[in-house]
Amino acid sequence: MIQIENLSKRYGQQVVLQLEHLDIPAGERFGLVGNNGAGKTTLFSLLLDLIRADTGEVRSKGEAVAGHDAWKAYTGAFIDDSFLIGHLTPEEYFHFVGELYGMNASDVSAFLAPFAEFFNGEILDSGKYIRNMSKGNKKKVGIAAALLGRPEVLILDEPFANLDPSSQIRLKQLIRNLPAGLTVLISSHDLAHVTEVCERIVLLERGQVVRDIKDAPERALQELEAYFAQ
Ligand SMILES: Nc1ncnc2c1ncn2[C@@H]1O[C@H](COP(=O)(O)OP(=O)(O)OP(=O)(O)O)[C@@H](O)[C@H]1O
Repeated sequence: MIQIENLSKRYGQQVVLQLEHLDIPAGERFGLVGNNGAGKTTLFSLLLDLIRADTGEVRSKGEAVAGHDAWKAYTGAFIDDSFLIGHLTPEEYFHFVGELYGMNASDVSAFLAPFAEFFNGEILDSGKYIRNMSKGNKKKVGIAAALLGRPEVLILDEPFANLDPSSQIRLKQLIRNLPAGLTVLISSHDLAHVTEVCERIVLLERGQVVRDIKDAPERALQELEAYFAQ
């Protein structure tokens, strides 16, 4: 689904990302971990053509992401608050995004119904503008909106951060219940959560892949804890 070839990004003299080759097959649940500044958000920003690579490219369904639009129709993402529109209420925002995907008001309401528990009564009908919502509630709006177009690829940067424990648990359930064919890329500092919901974990250190652990969530957690305890 997604191929990365010879991808690098530099800021000044500092190379912050250098990936020779990474292949993310369709339907994979891909977790990305690494210490602060390891390059996780940089990688996701390159996957979404938000920044320019210095070398190499990201391809989605065989087509370069940079400079092309086809991937946008089937890729949902939430990286940070810049994806939101602060002067709208969550309902207005969901309807705005839904319209982009040809959904009418009742389609959007039906789509949001399974999010009721995750929203915990604080998102819909709150009468608040998104800009006035808490960090965790903004994140809930962004995650739900990323799924609105029923994407084939979902990219979430640190989705568990700022969520209360109940919401983290509900988000894990939500991710587990996503359609089987959906390719999901999640970055996280929460090793237990990310190994629970992802079958593959890539560990970045100073912009390079230092571990690529597949099909072994329990071993992944042990291996990652041992790595970060060093
Ligand atoms: N616009 C920028 N200008 C200069 N340096 C940048 C810029 N954006 C990112 N960097 C640097 O790139 C490196 C990787 O940052 P990135 O945000 O990708 O890390 P991260 O793994 O997401 O970190 P965190 O876990 O703290 O969110 C860091 O050293 C960061 O300071």
